[in-house]
Amino acid sequence: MAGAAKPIVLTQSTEGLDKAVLKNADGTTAEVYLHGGHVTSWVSGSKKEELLFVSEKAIFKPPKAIRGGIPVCFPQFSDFGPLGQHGFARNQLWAVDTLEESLDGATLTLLLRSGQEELQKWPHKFELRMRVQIATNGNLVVQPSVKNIGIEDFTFTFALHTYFAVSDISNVEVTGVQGLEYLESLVTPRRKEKEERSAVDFKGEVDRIYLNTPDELRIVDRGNRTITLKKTGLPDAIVWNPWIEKAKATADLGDEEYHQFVCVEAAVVGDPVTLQPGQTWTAQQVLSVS
Ligand SMILES: O=P(O)(O)OC[C@H]1O[C@@H](O)[C@H](O)[C@@H](O)[C@@H]1O
Repeated sequence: MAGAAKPIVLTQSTEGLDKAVLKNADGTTAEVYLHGGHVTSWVSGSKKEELLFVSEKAIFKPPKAIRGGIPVCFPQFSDFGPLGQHGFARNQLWAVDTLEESLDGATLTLLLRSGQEELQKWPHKFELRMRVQIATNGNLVVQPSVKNIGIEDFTFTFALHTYFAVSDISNVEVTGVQGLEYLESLVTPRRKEKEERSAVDFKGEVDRIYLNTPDELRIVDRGNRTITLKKTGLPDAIVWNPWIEKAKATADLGDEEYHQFVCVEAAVVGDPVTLQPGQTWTAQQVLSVS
């Protein structure tokens, strides 16, 4: 690999938690915490700016999930099941599975295996992996996989709850949604609607689960940059911004920070995944910036 710097460095953060820093020769970097398997930073060499949002009030202390980056929602998205909101994977301590340094870029795979604590919450034996790669073209490639290592089927929902950093939420639109069905999460029970517009914009709280979305969505930050999210195995997409009242009500989010991010969450929610013993589910999300 070009350059003298080590492409993957495991280190302790100022919070005392283990994290890995992935680097490429072009200056692209990513940071990944073992707590929650969270990717918390992605700086593309071409743009040299932070593309993921992390709250100034984020709590880096297990079992709280980190508010920002890419929290992993497993084995449950939101309240779609009996577990706590978004399942437990984002709160647990993961292990380093493998480190790879190849011509394609630096790659780290983290692993969460069903230990005693996890089995108490959810009685199914699994291995959840997050393969995180900083590609040599500056893209952030994330490949989650789930293996059933038990003796019975299990079913789960899943989301990569990505917080994208934006110049201001009023400049943002998310494209690729026209004609799609979505579940409106701002009403109880959720209501199915059809999206007539070509893009979602933000003039207040937005919380929607778009179903069977195209494999490519764009987060357009007008006058600043466009991030393209390409996905496979993750048919649905949640679009979320809490706006001011919910931001105020969220302890680990600053009152005004809702201006600085949008969540676009590649997910499998509408049609949950069932794995038989020995089966593995894999998905992929590739983020690129222009
Ligand atoms: O505060 P949490 O648990 O991280 O959830 C944040 C948001 O996550 C989104 O995925 C949900 O659609 C929202 O309803 C929820 O408010």
